[in-house]
Amino acid sequence: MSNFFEIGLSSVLTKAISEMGFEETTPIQERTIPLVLEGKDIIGQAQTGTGKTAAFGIPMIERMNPDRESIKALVVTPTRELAIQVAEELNRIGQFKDVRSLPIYGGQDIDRQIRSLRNRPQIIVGTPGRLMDHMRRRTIRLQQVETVVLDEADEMLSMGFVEDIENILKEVPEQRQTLLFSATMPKSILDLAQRFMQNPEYISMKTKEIIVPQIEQCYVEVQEKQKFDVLCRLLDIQSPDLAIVFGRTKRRVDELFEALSKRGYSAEGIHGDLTQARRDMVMRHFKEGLTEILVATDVAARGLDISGVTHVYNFDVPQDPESYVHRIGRTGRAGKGGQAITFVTPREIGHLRLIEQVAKRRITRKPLPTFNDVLVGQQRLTMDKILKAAEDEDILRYKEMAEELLEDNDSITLLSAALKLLTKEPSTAPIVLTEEAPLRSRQPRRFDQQQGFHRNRDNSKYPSRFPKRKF
Ligand SMILES: Nc1ncnc2c1ncn2[C@@H]1O[C@H](COP(=O)(O)OP(=O)(O)OP(=O)(O)O)[C@@H](O)[C@H]1O
Ligand SMILES: [Mg+2]
Repeated sequence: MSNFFEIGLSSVLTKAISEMGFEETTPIQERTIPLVLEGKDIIGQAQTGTGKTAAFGIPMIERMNPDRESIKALVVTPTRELAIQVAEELNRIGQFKDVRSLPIYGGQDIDRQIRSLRNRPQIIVGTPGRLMDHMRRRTIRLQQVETVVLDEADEMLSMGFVEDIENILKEVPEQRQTLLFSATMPKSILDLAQRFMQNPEYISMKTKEIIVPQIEQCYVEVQEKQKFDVLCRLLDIQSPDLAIVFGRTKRRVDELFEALSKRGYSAEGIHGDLTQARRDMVMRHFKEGLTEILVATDVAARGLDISGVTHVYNFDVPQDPESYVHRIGRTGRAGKGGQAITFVTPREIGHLRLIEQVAKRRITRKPLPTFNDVLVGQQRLTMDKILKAAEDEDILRYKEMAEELLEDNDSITLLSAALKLLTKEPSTAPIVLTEEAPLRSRQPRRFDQQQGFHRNRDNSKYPSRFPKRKF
């Protein structure tokens, strides 16, 4: 690691970096910044939450001529929320150099975006669909772009997106710098990536584990029908600051956040079928801590950086090991700790083993919490609250009342009654969720080099059931 002030950046950049509170480079930043500054093509792989955005953002903006004559850089992300977040971070990095980034994504009024484009941002951060929309309308011109970044590159080059990316890259000069970043980089994607790059340098962190050690990982083996009660018990026992609960489908997310609300938890849901206004509101509430539990499909699995997320619950086993890595990476960011708990039905144990192989770590089994565990946990919380309140001078106002009560009752009975009233006993309000079928075991696949996607044994495209990723 080195100090940001010693790596020879211009003063406008060091000023911004110090205002952002960064002092030392993270390992991926240390390795990639000099290479990006030289103009090299890079494939950068490093664990979640280790600063990959700044790893490309800092050198890209350092190299950039800040004149406003054209769009100089294009960053492509798989989701709208990530486009917004990356544009914000790039705006912070570029603030004293007058380099501006604009997020361009679906669901937002296109005329408003066209007006914002007139302010001539040097960087566009966009999702593929909306970018192509603007290309067709000729409202963005990419002919002067010098750098293209695919954030979450393996996702962007996966079957659901690769054609869009190819179309976008056709508009960008061949003589450009191409940067690919992700926490996961399956070999097949790595091979495919070469097609879009010139002598890329592959920088991967040589750590054994692809998941940061600060994330504590465990699983519970649970029948589908028990999942919801187990989730509530875990939430009661672990009392997360902020938690993300991942569900497999949109319906699942809707049912789950409504059920949690019914039981008195502060929860909201996010998935791709909601209006953008609703998605924005849900994200804002969660970031501000107004909502404590975000229930989400994989739309929230990649890249999102929300401080205060202490727990991730995989209510449904993720579709593939990469998704596991990204989902649990929403906690344990920038050196902080976090916990990840995966719910596995007995028929899905095989999927867990596959995840362990990719994660190169055994995920420990946790016993199912019982109703009694929760009660004991809540009682302890009440005890702590009472002891804390006892230190507060304000309680003098209640002294006379206490003395009056004690004239006719014994202190143990009174205190027990007060404890019972203050303890939030676990709710047993009946909840029925629609059952999700367990994940089917995966067929062996092979990678079709020419076409750039996986094929099943029967030569059909993989996965035939999911032609496009839609979260
Ligand atoms: N050098 C640094 N010092 C301190 N904090 C940093 C540094 N670099 C980045 N950060 C902060 O660390 C957090 C995670 O960064 P970022 O979102 O770029 O991670 P990432 O590697 O892209 O993760 P993911 O794989 O999940 O997308 C952010 O809040 C960012 O501001
Ligand atoms: Mg990222």
